[in-house]
Amino acid sequence: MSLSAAANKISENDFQNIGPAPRPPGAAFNKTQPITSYLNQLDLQDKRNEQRGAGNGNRKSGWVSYKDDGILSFLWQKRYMVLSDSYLTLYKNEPRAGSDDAVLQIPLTTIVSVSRTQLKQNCFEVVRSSDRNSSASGSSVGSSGNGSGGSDGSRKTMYIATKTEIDLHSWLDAIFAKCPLLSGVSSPTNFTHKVHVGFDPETGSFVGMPSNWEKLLKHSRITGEDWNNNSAAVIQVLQFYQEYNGAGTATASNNSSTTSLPKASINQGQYGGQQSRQNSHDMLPQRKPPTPPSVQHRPKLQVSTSHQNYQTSQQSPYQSFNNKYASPLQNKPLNSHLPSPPAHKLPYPQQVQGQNSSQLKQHRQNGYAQDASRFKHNMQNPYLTSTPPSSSPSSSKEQVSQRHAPQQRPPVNNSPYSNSSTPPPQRLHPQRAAPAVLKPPAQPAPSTAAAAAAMNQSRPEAGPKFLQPNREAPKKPDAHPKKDVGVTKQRKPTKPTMSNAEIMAKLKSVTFNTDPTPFFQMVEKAGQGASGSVYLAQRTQLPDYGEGDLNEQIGEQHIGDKVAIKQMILSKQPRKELIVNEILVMKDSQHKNIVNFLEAYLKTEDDLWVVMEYMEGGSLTDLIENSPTNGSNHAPLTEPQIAYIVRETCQGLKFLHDKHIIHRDIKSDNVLLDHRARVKITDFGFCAKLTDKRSKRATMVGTPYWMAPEVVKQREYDEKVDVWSLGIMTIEMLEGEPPYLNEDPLKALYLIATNGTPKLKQPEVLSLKIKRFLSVCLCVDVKYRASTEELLHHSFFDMSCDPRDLTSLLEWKK
Ligand SMILES: Nc1ncnc2c1ncn2[C@@H]1O[C@H](COP(=O)(O)OP(=O)(O)OP(=O)(O)O)[C@@H](O)[C@H]1O
Repeated sequence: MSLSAAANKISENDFQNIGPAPRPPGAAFNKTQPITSYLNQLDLQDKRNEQRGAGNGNRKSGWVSYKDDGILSFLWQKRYMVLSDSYLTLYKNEPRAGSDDAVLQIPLTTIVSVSRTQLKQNCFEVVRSSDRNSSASGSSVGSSGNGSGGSDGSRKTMYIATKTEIDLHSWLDAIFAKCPLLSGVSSPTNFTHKVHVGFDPETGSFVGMPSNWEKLLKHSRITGEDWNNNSAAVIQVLQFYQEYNGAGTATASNNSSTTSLPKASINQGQYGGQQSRQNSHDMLPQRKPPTPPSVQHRPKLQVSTSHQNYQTSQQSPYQSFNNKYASPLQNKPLNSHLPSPPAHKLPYPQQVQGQNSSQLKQHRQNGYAQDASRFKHNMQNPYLTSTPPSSSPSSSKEQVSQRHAPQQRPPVNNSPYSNSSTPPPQRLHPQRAAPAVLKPPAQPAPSTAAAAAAMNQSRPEAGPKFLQPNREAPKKPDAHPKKDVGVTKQRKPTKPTMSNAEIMAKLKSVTFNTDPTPFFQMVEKAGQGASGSVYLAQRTQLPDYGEGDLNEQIGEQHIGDKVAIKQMILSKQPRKELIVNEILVMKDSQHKNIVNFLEAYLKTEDDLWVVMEYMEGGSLTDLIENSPTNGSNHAPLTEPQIAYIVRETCQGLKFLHDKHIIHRDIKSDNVLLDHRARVKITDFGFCAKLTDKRSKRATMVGTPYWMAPEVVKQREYDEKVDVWSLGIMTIEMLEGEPPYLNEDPLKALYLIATNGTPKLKQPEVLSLKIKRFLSVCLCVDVKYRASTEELLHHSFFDMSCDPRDLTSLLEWKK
């Protein structure tokens, strides 16, 4: 098959739908108030019913607020409750003659306990036995009664809140009077029952939640305070996190894969010196020992909202682009009193004295204690204000985090980080090497056994499900039928937009159907991705493919050229369409800042080789982690080096954006450098094409730590999500890692959604230019976030160094 057939420009149709857009959360869900406040909006009580007596043989009825403990039942719902002689029934509306919209009907014979609870004001719980063989012939109506409840075993609990205390007593008395399994005398109602809304600070755990969510929350270190601050955001991130990753899939992420080189010959002689590095690459991408944590005082940078940043501006966002962020400093030049750090060594207090690399590694793996309360919203400018941290950690709300306090780290006095003597509990931690990538639900891969056998070589095993940065199929959404409770919008399972056959046909149209083994000599493994391994190879032959585009492409290649070959086993790809995506984008994106696609081969129906230009320098992540200054008190890269790399990346992005393509996974892992420090973007599997008809996207893809808030919040988004990620990548070069990396991905999502612009660790050592630059990249309000076009005019890029000034950073490869 000739490539010529596939040489057409990319059209929208070439982009596979990699998942349905999540429906935006409902209006109630968008509210960022504690769950308790929803109740206050309800008219809880039909006043008329307050007058009715209890246990007098009459029906008692009235409006209440209701919640059961079934899955996804987080919100209180307004219900009309009727207590008759035989049933306690909840209706959506006040029942009228002939109408019956009961949502739950509980035979009184099944009610085993009724007691007051402090779940919320004027609240009581009704526990019923769901054992159909019990004395009662239970009959439930609606979803709440069909087993979705999460109570232990055969018991289900529902919560009822009334508007007034008097009404509460009246209901309790009435129910007690009518339920045969109760004593007929109500329990005392004026005691304190320690049950808390959503989060029990005593046990440190969430209550009343589905256990899988509770587990996720526990691992994520989302705290009760987070919950109280923004319960809606917690539910929101839980919801889509579960949808994309599957609940309860959290596992340690440190698996290695066992990948052997392909059968093609390996020139050990020439490249033997690389063997040890190659071995290290045989693992799933593991990053280096962690950035040494700081235990120094950190200036606290205030988080802002973009609204505040711009509200005084009379100019259009980019008329004022260059001075907008200057104004606060003009009033108060924060850094003017500070000596300018030498450009090549920005001081960063990241070193823990005496911490060796294994400790650091352990530190990375064990994670960090943290206090989510440190992330306080306020209305200061994000990167232009530098407020020294409070030296007193006494206020829990103001307390500086222990993010960089490893469990084994000896206590360091004189530090706001050192006051915790309690080691944080063990939990799952994101690995820098393998940040969780949230990608849309995927079809399960077909059986791989036959294909693997045919390959006659070992292949990377599926990595851990939770944190693998890959295209592995996330777990299917919870099989439980979800109730729409006005909060959660259920995502329908993804329907593949193309059949396997169609995908294969598309793939064949952009690849050669021939065995490329004779054309290349495999040299060494260059890297391991989730979808396959990348090898350094040398061209040994220039095949004659006949007429067509191929000759054009091959014509530019020479025997002896180094190339990168990414090998993928198709049957192991849960999302083959992503690979088609990647090839199509790369083919049509010949640009100096985009990794050049050369050709692709479908060696067998199952074995795909994608040939690209070889980027000797490795990824920007490698560069950061191997920087001589990483782990010291200095930023891994200097500002001029950063300016150069970001400018080059931005050029590549602008090229894509001009074609209305969003990359959607910009991060240091996806920026590669060659031996001359040329900078190129790679990994186009998650690109999306915007069109006139579809100028926005909503599918959540990417890697949590780099995700823009609008993606996390499941709002519609456009190319500017890449600009946000570019800003986060800039922080990686300054601080060694993206914000919240040491947080569980779920918590990171929560923090992105609620904190907005992240804080810098040490803004006072940074130039005004880079802070301005970050401000316009990391602007929560997309309107005011810069486009790539605008960024390219930013004065930050004036300080870009010559690429030769990066060669020292590439030394580690040699
Ligand atoms: N063109 C290239 N030249 C040199 N090394 C490369 C090239 N492409 C990838 N690599 C190396 O291989 C590693 C894996 O690349 P790959 O694109 O497969 O990773 P990934 O994005 O993590 O996975 P995937 O795309 O399969 O989800 C990279 O981190 C990089 O070190």
